[in-house]
Amino acid sequence: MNILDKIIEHKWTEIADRKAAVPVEELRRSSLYNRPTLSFKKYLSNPALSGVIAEHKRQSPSKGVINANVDLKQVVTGYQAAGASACSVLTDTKFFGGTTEDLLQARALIQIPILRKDFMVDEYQIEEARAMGADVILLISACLTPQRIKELSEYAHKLDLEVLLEVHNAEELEGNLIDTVDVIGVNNRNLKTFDVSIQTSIDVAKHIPERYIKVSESGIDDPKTIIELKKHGYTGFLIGESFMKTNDPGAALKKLVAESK
Ligand SMILES: O=C(O)c1ccccc1NCC(=O)[C@H](O)[C@H](O)COP(=O)(O)O
Repeated sequence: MNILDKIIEHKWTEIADRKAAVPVEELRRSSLYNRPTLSFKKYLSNPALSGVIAEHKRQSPSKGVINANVDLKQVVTGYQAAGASACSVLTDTKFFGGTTEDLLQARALIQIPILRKDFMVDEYQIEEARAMGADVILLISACLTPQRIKELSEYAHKLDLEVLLEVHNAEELEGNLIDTVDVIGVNNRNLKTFDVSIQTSIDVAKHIPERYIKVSESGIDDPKTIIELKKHGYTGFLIGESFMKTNDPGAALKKLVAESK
């Protein structure tokens, strides 16, 4: 069983527990549930912003603890001040040390779109994302059929949430180039081996139709990589670890952006 299989297996147990603890009707009564959402696509297309989706990430299966003493307020306000186009907040607890509370806190502190970074397999999690104050959800092609991607992305749109579809290769795009997918992300991290190769983004770029904003995800830590990815049509960059391992993630983002112009 690879790490993605393990995470998804655990997700189903977690979802059953969460549904029992907080019925969907209660989520729909929460104060953030009906807030006007921010368009991820619009922010990613704004040339005044960096194109970086800056991630709040305490730990990961591949790297273990990245930053144990993280101050969420410093991180997310620092990201926004440094020109992040959006913020990604991990809400998975078992594997990434994130929480619902992290996203709620981030929502209260920043005014750019927030990606609920989790492993979404059930409509209930989309309802949760809405109630947390997220603007966009992640759907991972490697763990969903095209039919489920259609259903979940349509559900997200009904709740005014946008959808970032994550793929690892051209095959995972098949059947998924649909109107309810807003942005396509190519993950450079092989989830079986944890190897990271920017070549993955370069190889998949030519298979993504022009109409989609392209995001390169994982393992980006230097300006040269961003400059190279831009040549292949990438305008979005999902970056976590290289910022989070520093004492000042916002300053690290500012430096990377300045050096990759
Ligand atoms: O980061 C991991 O180890 C990981 C393992 C299994 C599934 C997903 C994983 N990461 C999720 C991500 O997509 C990254 O957090 C994101 O792309 C940022 O990557 P990085 O800049 O390398 O922290």
